[in-house]
Amino acid sequence: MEKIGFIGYGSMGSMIINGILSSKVLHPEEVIIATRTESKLENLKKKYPEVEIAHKNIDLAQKCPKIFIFVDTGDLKGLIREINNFFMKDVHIIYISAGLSFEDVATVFSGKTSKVIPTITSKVGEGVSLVCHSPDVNPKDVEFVDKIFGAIGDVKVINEEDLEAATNLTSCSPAFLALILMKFAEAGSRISGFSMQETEEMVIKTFYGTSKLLYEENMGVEDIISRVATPGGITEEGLKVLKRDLPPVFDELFKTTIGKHEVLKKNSKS
Ligand SMILES: NC(=O)C1=CN([C@@H]2O[C@H](COP(=O)(O)OP(=O)(O)OC[C@H]3O[C@@H](n4cnc5c(N)ncnc54)[C@H](OP(=O)(O)O)[C@@H]3O)[C@@H](O)[C@H]2O)C=CC1
Ligand SMILES: O=C(O)[C@@H]1CCC=N1
Repeated sequence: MEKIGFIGYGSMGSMIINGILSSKVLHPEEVIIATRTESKLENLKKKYPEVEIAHKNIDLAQKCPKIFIFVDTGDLKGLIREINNFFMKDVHIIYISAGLSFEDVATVFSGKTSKVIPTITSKVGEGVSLVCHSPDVNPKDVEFVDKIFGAIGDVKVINEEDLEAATNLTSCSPAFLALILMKFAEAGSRISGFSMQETEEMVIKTFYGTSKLLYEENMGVEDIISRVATPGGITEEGLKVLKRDLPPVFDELFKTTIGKHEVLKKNSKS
């Protein structure tokens, strides 16, 4: 029986696979998984006994017209080389390794390829998965990827040239935003009698409420700013500091992370 294959059950793989199964977009009996450390699959196997575990990547490759690969960037090309001779005809590979371009992957695999940049926020069914397709991917394949990642959040299909900037905005950003909240809380704690725990709680609850205003109340960013910043008041002064100091910080962040993509690309040429 043909199945949908998944290789790699680490941080991203486990989140995506559990999200897909709990959303019921795929039934457990349609799924086959292979990963290097099989003991990590114990809980999944208990919850979904119908999921098939492949003990070898090549066993999975032989059964699957569609294979999701969730291994780390440095392991992807080696893995494809290992299973290349066992793929089904017209197989469609979907990988998530940041920093690996289609051109790079084409050095080891010449078939249909899609690249997805997932986000940790899919753990709660929110956020945006970025998707690029190689030219030979057909509309049915596009629909399939859309259906799978649409089950755990939004999907945005983009051109590969924009992927690096977009990765910052959707996939790295949960880490960036969490750090911004922490630094904000730290500064509040430094100039007050509040502990770090107290200021973090204040900031996180406010961040959650702000997200709700944006999403549930449909308020725009400018709208929130104008409702909070009383003319001649305190917020206005704080906004001046942020408007002056933040743009160079974010310009530097984009420059540095895009530079890192180049390093990853160079390292994956082997
Ligand atoms: N973390 C994030 O927010 C995001 C990550 N990504 C990309 O996702 C990719 C994976 O990241 P992440 O999930 O954090 O990495 P992890 O190291 O947590 O997971 C990789 C998984 O692949 C398994 N694996 C490695 N090699 C093989 C192999 N040859 N055969 C079978 N299984 C194998 C590993 O096994 P073992 O358990 O034995 O180590 C592990 O389970 C990265 O390339 C990253 O760029 C993209 C967007 C967001
Ligand atoms: O930090 C990384 O390299 C991965 C890719 C995007 C988010 N996490």
